Amino acid sequence: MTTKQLIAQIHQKKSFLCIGLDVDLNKIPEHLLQEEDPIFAFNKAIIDATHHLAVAYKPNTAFYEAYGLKGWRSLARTIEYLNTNHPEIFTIADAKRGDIGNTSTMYAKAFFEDLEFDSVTVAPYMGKDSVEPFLAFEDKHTILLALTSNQGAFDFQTKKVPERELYKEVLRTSITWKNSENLMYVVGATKAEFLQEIRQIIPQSFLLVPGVGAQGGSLSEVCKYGMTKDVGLLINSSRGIIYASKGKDFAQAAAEKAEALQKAMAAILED
Ligand SMILES: O=C(O)c1cc(=O)[nH]c(=O)n1[C@@H]1O[C@H](COP(=O)(O)O)[C@@H](O)[C@H]1O
Repeated sequence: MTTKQLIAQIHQKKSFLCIGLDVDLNKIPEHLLQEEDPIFAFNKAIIDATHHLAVAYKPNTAFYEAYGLKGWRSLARTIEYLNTNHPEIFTIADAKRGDIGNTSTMYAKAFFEDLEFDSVTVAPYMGKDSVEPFLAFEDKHTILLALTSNQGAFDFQTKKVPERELYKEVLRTSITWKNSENLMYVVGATKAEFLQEIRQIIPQSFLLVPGVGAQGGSLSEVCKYGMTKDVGLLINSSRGIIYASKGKDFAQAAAEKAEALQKAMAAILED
């Protein structure tokens, strides 16, 4: 998917919501456990109830890998369901990969060619030759971890090396890489106060912003400092949406949570 198509979808739906499909079998409604593929059944119901409110879905691959082959199959069925029924939706494999060049090429093939995701999250710390293999894929997007939402972000990412913070070094260096137009960045919603400075380095790039909802980040703060003229934001919420209810009404309850976020986004876009 091109960035233009993503922007068009955002304006059409008045939404820049990304729903995180982080499926934990201990948290889904019990009646689904009788299904042949409970994870896919859960995802399908959530997607059916929310696809008009969201522009992106982000399965975190850990939640699938944890269930071995069965989990990987659920992941493949989920992305196939999305690509077949909602080709306009932007898909993110939250896999946080990155390795020496030839290995990164294999990761890129796995997520872009085999599973046909639009994007994948990548850790930047092995440097240029570990990221450029992902960037070589046309109309696919590499979402580089910049300033993450967790407390541990302060262990390394905000340390000076030696002149500026490490995450700023990542941003400044990554924009010099080949095909850097295919880059997006993760910035945690819990780090909204850093967004002004981040936008000075990457004024237009799309940011994937997790951390609203369960982690306590604020949608309005993120938009105030991070929004561009083309919106430039995908705000992710996982647990805050998909586990709104453990009863038979779980998909409807998820849709209500998603709609509340979408309405807040529409109001910000109209402002
Ligand atoms: O790359 C990510 O998506 C990510 C980066 C980050 O800095 N913080 C973060 O929470 N995430 C992911 O975003 C999702 C957040 O989930 P909730 O806190 O349940 O909304 C999880 O899948 C995390 O792995």
